[in-house]
Amino acid sequence: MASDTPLYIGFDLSTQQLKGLVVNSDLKVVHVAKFDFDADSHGFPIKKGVLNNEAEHEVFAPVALWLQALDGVLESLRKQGLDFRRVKGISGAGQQHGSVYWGQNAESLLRNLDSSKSLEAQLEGAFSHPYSPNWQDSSTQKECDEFDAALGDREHLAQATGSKAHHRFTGPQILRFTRKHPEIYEKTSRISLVSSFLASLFLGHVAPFDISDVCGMNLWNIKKGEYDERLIQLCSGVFGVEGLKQKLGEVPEDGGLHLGSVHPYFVERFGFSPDCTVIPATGDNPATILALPLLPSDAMVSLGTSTTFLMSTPSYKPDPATHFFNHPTTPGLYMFMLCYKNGGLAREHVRDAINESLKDTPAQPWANFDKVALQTAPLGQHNASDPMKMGLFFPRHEIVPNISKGQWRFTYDANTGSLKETTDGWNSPQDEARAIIESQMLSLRLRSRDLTQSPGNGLPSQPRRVYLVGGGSKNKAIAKIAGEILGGVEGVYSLDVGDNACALGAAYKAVWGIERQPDQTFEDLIGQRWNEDEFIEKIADGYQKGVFEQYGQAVEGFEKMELKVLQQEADKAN
Ligand SMILES: Nc1ncnc2c1ncn2[C@@H]1O[C@H](COP(=O)(O)OP(=O)(O)O)[C@@H](O)[C@H]1O
Ligand SMILES: O=C(CO)[C@@H](O)[C@H](O)COP(=O)(O)O
Repeated sequence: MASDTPLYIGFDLSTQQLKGLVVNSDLKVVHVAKFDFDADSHGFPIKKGVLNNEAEHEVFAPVALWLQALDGVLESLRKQGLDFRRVKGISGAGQQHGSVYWGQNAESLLRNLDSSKSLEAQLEGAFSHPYSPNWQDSSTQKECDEFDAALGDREHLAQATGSKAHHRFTGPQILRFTRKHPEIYEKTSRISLVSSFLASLFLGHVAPFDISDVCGMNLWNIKKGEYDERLIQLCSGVFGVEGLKQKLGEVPEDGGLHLGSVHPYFVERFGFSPDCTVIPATGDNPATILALPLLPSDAMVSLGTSTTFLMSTPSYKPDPATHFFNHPTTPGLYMFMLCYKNGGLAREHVRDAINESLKDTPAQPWANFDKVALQTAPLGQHNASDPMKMGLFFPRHEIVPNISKGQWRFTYDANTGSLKETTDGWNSPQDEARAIIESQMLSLRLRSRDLTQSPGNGLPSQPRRVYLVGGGSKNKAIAKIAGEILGGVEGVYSLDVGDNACALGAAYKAVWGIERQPDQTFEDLIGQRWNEDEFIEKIADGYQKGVFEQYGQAVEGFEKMELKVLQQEADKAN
């Protein structure tokens, strides 16, 4: 390809790393750079990208860490030989719900960025608060109760904002912030989401929220297309409503909007073209559904730090157990999501316990986990009359369902419907490799079953395809078990970009934002340029008659098990 054709960068500012991925107009990846927060940063006592205050169930990340990471990723792209002059558009994806608190001098520091200094060196003082509450935080139960009550109950809040109140959602987090740090809140000039924070750095002024990511705040009324006044009133606490609205700012509807050109800092320091345009950055999950032309009958499972289940759908059917967001590019479509806190890190606990029990840490740390998971029979049943083994594995307070940390193991007899909490018959930790994957996938199947349809030929309701993305999508054992449980009449696929789907979706958003014809949808533009044979790979079978139905019975037991644990937890609390 000619050396002056356009390039686009998508950034992914996730929990454990920042990635920058460069594509050309044919959607092909030409560069990828990564800054791993734990491994590559210096000066921050973080673990897995975050800090914890256990006493208050707080989880948060230092904002300056992300500045250091952006400096690092841009340097690394330069070292790879990226010709920044060719970059026509930049977009991004941010871990959802996190908020950044800008100080009074933020706009002036952003406007006057000096290209002889790093971002970290000159923006450290731009924040009224040095930390961003992280999506793993669970310090806001009181505020969540107030949010649910503000519109009557959680059903009404879900109807209005797409979700019931959640600990991590930005509205409850801001309300808690007004109470814990009233003097800092007063001194805060603007509040960004992680996505709009990223866009702000490139623009050199505070960028507006993205139309999809704003739905992760419990403040945006999705059907009305505006902030919900009752929720803004609640969220502003003892401070004024107008003050909060000013801190939050406007929310443009167009996900492909040209926000402006990159700040001269990037032109002088890296050689960007002065007309390189910034397109709104969105949440990491909304960006993930942009990594391919996703059909409403398809499902994506993102196996990152969190596990998320994503679908693009024209129907808005909010429910307190799930999430709906505006689609990041296409008005009239929505993103359906389930989000689990105990995803990758919970699987790592089992992986480490297995390696420890075998006194073996292989070069590929997942090798023993995978082997054991594949050797174990579905649900630990050696024959059909054995009870099914199932469990819940939550090293952290879980979101779906809202249960504090702990581990529970059960057996379930599908013939009699009898469920017993017991470790009898369990060979731990070996049996837990398959059991934790099954537990996560059964929960997805349980909660997404109303959104799937029969693909015809008398087959049971299931997705057409299941796409796996995120760090865990490299794992073939997980892919095999995902196909057995979730089905997928055409199979289980992974993207050629491996665990970079989210950054890829952000880069495609930039391509669409810059190259679209008037009124051309994202699906149309990406669909036309998409090369299925090159971009995706079938990694496991989906629907398999017999085992899919066996797991159908297990879903019934799984639902009972969750209800039992929820009841036990409620009894303990009373
Ligand atoms: N081969 C593998 N098998 C299972 N999980 C993996 C494998 N490689 C990486 N992971 C998981 O991927 C997670 C990171 O996923 P990633 O999507 O890169 O993270 P983020 O949440 O920061 O977006 C890690 O927590 C790790 O457990
Ligand atoms: O809270 C959510 C979604 O509601 C998480 O999915 C975050 O968006 C972080 O994602 P990863 O770092 O795991 O990609």
